[in-house]
Amino acid sequence: MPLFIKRDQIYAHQIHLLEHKLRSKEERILELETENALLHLRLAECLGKLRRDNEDVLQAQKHRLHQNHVQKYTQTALAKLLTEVQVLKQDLRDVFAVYVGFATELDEQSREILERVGSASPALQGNDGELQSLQAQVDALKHSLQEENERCRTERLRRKLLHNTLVELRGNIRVHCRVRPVLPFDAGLGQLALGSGSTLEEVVQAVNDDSVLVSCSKPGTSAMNKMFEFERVHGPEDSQEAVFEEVKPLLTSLLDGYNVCIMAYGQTGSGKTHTMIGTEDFTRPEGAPLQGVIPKSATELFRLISEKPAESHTVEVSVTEVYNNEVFDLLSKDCEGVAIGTKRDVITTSTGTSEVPALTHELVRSSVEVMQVISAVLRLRARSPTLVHRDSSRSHLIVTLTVTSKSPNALALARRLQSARQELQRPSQKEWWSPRCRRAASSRSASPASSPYHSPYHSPCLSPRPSITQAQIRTKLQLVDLAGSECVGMSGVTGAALWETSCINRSLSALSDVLGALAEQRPHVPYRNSKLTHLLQDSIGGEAKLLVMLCVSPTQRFLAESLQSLGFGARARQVHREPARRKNTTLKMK
Ligand SMILES: Nc1ncnc2c1ncn2[C@@H]1O[C@H](COP(=O)(O)OP(=O)(O)OP(=O)(O)O)[C@@H](O)[C@H]1O
Repeated sequence: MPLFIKRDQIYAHQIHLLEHKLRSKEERILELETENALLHLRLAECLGKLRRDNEDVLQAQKHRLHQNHVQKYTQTALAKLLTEVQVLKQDLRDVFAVYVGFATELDEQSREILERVGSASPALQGNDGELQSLQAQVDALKHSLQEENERCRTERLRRKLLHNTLVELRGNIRVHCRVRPVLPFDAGLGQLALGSGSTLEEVVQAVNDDSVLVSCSKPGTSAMNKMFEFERVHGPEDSQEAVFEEVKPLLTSLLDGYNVCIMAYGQTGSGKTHTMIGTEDFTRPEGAPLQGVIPKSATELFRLISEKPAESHTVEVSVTEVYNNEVFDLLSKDCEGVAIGTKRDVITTSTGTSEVPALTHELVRSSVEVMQVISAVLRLRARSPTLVHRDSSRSHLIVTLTVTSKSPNALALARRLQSARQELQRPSQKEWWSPRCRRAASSRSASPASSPYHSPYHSPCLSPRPSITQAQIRTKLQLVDLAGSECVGMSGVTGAALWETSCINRSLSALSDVLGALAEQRPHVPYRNSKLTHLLQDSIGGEAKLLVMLCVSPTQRFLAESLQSLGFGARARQVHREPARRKNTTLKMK
């Protein structure tokens, strides 16, 4: 075997050795790294454990500290509580001592009273007879008081009847007054009432069934009371039914041959439309209790008619409105049959009565029909909101029911009337053939015989011997819902509404002037100063039985207006007119 070894082989061998060493080193490094990792892991575990242990210790220490604190706090609170309990105990002891004191006192007093009762009872037994006689006296007094009350009531009724007869004889205007309840809007739609609580104070009161008491008080002056008397006074609690009950007797007069007029007067928002119309749902029977005078009058009229089957009656209705001093016929229709409200004139006829030519009348057969006709045109009535009343009527509404009655009674009455008039009014032969009479006769023959406005007895010229075939009486029931007077400052109206207000106030003051002239029996009564008074001339001036329904607001806010309305009512009662006259009987002649 050769002794020398090639250098390459030596190098290769060395490299191999080195590689081997390197591998073993690397393995060692790997081992050490694994070991290191294991050690790290263990260290982390240890650290974690140590931290957890530390936290537990810390928590335990915190808990201990908290407990110490709570303990200390509880001890302080307990000490405080104990002190309070001590104080309460002391208080209780004091209260108990007072109670015991009271109880002892009460005990003593009751014993004393019992002793007194004990000593008084024999004396009382002795006075038994006296007591009985006293009781008898009391009973007798009670009885006589009852009798007095009854007498007073009868006397009151008698007085009322006498008063009514007097009213009838003197032709006075009847005045009823209705004080409405305080309503939410009294608190003030306008700014004027804001902040003034006194404005809601009730200063107008119905004190009994014929008197109204007004308490007038001004700041800084002593209160002054004013009393007004009317034929009937209704308070805020009175229903529509109660108000109508007092109006009802007038309707009987209508079929007895009298004209009747019922007129609601009062300031804006005082309840005129409520009283006259009531609920506008008047075509339905369930609304009946809330209906006002107009629907109730229609119902009553047809009820009265049904009670007289021997007579034949026809009823016609017309509805007029006086707006801005113009008269409108609310039942007039355009060519398509739509109600339009046409302007009409008021004239004075040759007989001195007022009349609206071409006024539309609709024939009605029941109260339901009357209300259907009225409700269909009520929407045409001028209304607008003001600061005092959200739904203020800006016009005077006049519903007229004309009743034509044909009856055996009317025939008998007509015959009597005819012979009496023939005696009084028969014209001489010369007069009869005078041109004036001939004109009158020819104009009569040109008009329909049944026309209410062309009675042959309205003319001084009579047919010498008329033969009567039928007699009829036409009477009118006028139901008037006046527009309300208003103070412009309060109602806050401007523009067109201001003009409306001025027209309303002017027509109402014309009405007042007419009453003034009638009360003073002046020769000239200024009916023609306004369309309203001209239209209502017959009713106001004595041809009709007239009832004014005064509507009044009860609160301090409207005191001035309420006093004005009550003053108007008082003045109306002073008017002595000609007693109401029966309507002339119209005859149909062959
Ligand atoms: N007696 C009453 N009971 C209950 N509410 C009433 C009464 N009177 C009036 N009212 C109510 O008061 C309000 C005003 O009444 P109403 O419309 O009748 O006033 P008015 O006098 O007709 O006013 P205007 O003249 O401005 O038209 C209405 O809402 C009405 O329902």
